Formats: sequence, structure tokens, C-alpha cells
Amino acid sequence: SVLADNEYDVRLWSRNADQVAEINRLHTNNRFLPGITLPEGIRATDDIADAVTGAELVLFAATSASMREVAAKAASYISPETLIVHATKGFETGTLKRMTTVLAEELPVDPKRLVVLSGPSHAEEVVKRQPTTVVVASESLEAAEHAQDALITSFFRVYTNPDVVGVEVAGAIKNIIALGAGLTDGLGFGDNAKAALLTRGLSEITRLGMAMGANPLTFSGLAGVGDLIVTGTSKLSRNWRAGSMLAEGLPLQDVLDRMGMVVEGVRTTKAAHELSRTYGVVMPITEQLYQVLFEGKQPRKAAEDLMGRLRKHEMEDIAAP
Ligand SMILES: NC(=O)C1=CN([C@@H]2O[C@H](COP(=O)(O)OP(=O)(O)OC[C@H]3O[C@@H](n4cnc5c(N)ncnc54)[C@H](O)[C@@H]3O)[C@@H](O)[C@H]2O)C=CC1
Ligand SMILES: O=C(CO)COP(=O)(O)O
Repeated sequence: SVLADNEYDVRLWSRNADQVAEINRLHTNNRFLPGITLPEGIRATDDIADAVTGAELVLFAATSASMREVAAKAASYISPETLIVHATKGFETGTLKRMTTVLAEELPVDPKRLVVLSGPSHAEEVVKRQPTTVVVASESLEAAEHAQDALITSFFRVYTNPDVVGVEVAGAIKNIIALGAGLTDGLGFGDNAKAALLTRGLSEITRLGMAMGANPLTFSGLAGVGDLIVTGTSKLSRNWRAGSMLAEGLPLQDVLDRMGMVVEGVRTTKAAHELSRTYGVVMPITEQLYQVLFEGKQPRKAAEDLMGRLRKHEMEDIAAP
């Protein structure tokens, strides 16, 4: 939608032929964006070659679980000079790789052509042209500025940042904290509890990010604090909603079935649980969420265990870079 507003000739790929027909005939996508009319400049196709061949820019917005498969499908139609942008918030299951690493492995482009787009950007608001600010990060300033140029509008303000690791880690881990915020609200705790969770969650994101090589300042930016606020406090967030349903006692599979859309925080909790061990980083909220999601722990007991941890200095576990 943003690219079409910038007069790009947008080809949108979906594997679902009915969805493609609906977008082309009616300019709607009722299952995911009910009540919205999409810009005329978007043409949908279920043929990935048709979508990607000759494109100046390819924007991947696959789920983290399907990124490698989708990138592999597109690879032979992408040329080395194509600008690749992704908007996916998660790690690859099993390998724990970041999305730019997956794309670099699958696509015939220099890693300097890869850009990550992140920040507070619920699709439901962006498509209504409600204002937001986001960030694009790339190893190459030229690639980041190219993406900034392509995506910036009067309602979608795009900043650049060279810290790809920080932006990707922030975008992924905030979904765990958003699940926790949904649980906190679902349990009936107050605003203090949520502010506390988001702040200590930011500490956790920062610790892991720094251990993985990120710039700590990135976490006070749009991909960090910005997306943490929107995902942890908005009812549009699937991660928040999933957390609040878990607090009602619904089993995880029922929650995911009801959502019918990706809840990235679930897989990311598993990935971060492993990353915290690999990098030797203390991640108590992630640890408790892991036990709630995968080991049947009661959410209220998880909250008690977080509150009952050994007393600490506020910055204790943040190692100097
Ligand atoms: N929805 C939002 O507001 C935002 C989402 N994101 C990120 O974008 C990514 C995608 O999220 P959504 O589009 O919201 O998820 P979604 O669950 O709403 O849609 C995912 C789509 O991918 C399709 N899909 C799944 N596996 C596939 C495969 N193997 N091949 C082809 N298509 C496949 C599904 O059928 C579905 O249509 C996630 O990483 C999310 O964190 C980032 C910013 C905002
Ligand atoms: O990342 C998002 C908004 O910036 C979307 O969050 P959810 O996946 O929780 O809906």
C-alpha cells in the first residue's frame, strides 16, 4: 500500500488463488484487512516469477517459519542488483538465524543489498494511512537510503540505521514481551505491572542484542522501544491478544487456532530460550514465558516467580560491550 502510494507498480504475490482474484477484482483483502480498499496500483499474482522478475525492489513479508521456502522460490527470478527489503519479525526455527542471514543464503545478491524494515507498524493502521515512523537497517547506507526513498510518505516516516543485528533482534524479541503484556493484562494486573514488564523486557532485549553484537542505542529507537510500546499495549497485536487468551486458561493450540494468523512470539520464545543459553544471557521473562507456553506452567505462578527472583542492581546483568 505504501509503495503503491509512492507510484510503484506493485505486484503482490500470494499462494492463495482466491485471495489473488479478490485483490484484483475488488481491491479488498477481507480476511486480513476487512473494510479496507487497497490502492489501484497493487496487482496480485500467484505466480512468483511474475511478481519478482525485473523488480527494482522485492519486499519479503513472509512469516519467519516460511521465509527460507519463499526466498528459495523467488531466488532464480531475482538479479544481483535487486534491492531486498524484509519486514519479518522472528528467527529461523532450528538454526536460530536472523532473517537477513536466511535471505543472504538463499538469494543471489550481495549482503549489502539486504535491508530490514521494522518499528511500530500494525498493518491495519498503515493501510489506513495513519501516521507512524519506522526504521530501515542495512550494512550499506546506500541500500538503506534506497529503501527509505521507496517507502517514505507523508504518513509513513522512515529513518535509517546501520545496525541490522539490533533492529532484527529488537523486532523479534519484542513479540515475547508483548505475549507477556497480554498475559499481564489478562491476569488483571494494573498499568504498573505492564510498564514494569515492558521496561524489564527492554532490558532483556538489550542484553541479548548486545551479546549478539548490536548497538545498545538501537533498543531505545523505533525497532526497540517504539515497537515494544505498540505491540505490548495495542489490542491490534496478535501477540498481545494471544497472551491475554492464555491468561484465560485456553491451551496454546486453541489460542493459535483462534488467531488464524501468525503469532511470531511463540516460536521466538523457543528460539530466544536457546539463544540465551548460547550467548550466556540472563532472560528471566523469556524463561517464564517458555515454561508457560511449553511446560504447562500457570501464568500466575510465572508472575510470582518473576517477582520473587533474587534482589538485584537494576543494570546488573547488562555486561559492558
Ligand atoms: N501484521 C502486521 O501488522 C505486521 C507484521 N509483521 C511481520 O510480518 C510477518 C508476516 O506477518 P503477517 O503478514 O501479519 O502474518 P499473517 O499470519 O497475517 O499472514 C501470513 C501469510 O503468509 C502465508 N504463508 C504462510 N506460510 C507460507 C508459505 N510457506 N508460502 C506462502 N505463503 C505463506 C499465510 O497463508 C498468510 O496469508 C511476521 O514476521 C510479522 O511479525 C511486521 C510488521 C507488522
Ligand atoms: O509487529 C507488529 C507491529 O509493529 C505486529 O505485531 P503482532 O504480530 O503482535 O500483531
